Amino acid sequence: MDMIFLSEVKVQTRLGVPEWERMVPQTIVLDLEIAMPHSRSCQTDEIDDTIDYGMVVARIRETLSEKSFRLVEALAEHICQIVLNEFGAPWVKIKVAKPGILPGLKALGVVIVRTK
Ligand SMILES: Nc1nc2c(c(=O)[nH]1)N=C([C@H](O)[C@@H](O)CO)CN2
Repeated sequence: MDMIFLSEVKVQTRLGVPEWERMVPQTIVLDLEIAMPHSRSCQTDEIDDTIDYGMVVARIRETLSEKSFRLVEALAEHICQIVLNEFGAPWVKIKVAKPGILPGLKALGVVIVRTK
């Protein structure tokens, strides 16, 4: 299966269990692997035959600028459902990392995988 990957996508969003944490946007870091429904674009060389990764990044930035989540799990699920339902991907894996939250750790977060 052919995949698009997006590596270390930095996004501003409001996220956190305590209410004070959700009052101000913070930077989170996303890694995605997105399976493509077919490999037609490899033959046709046409953007319309694939998932436009620029459009995916723009959509993620748009939704995360509008929404607020308590848990990284819920944020990860929201992005997965957009990729599956709006971009027609059959499979998606996302890692959501919150950097600098706990002392002694670079980042923490979740990895989830969803299929259509
Ligand atoms: N499994 C999770 N545990 C925790 C989360 C989370 O999103 N998923 N979030 C927090 C807090 O928001 C913390 O990151 C900062 O106060 C704690 N545990």
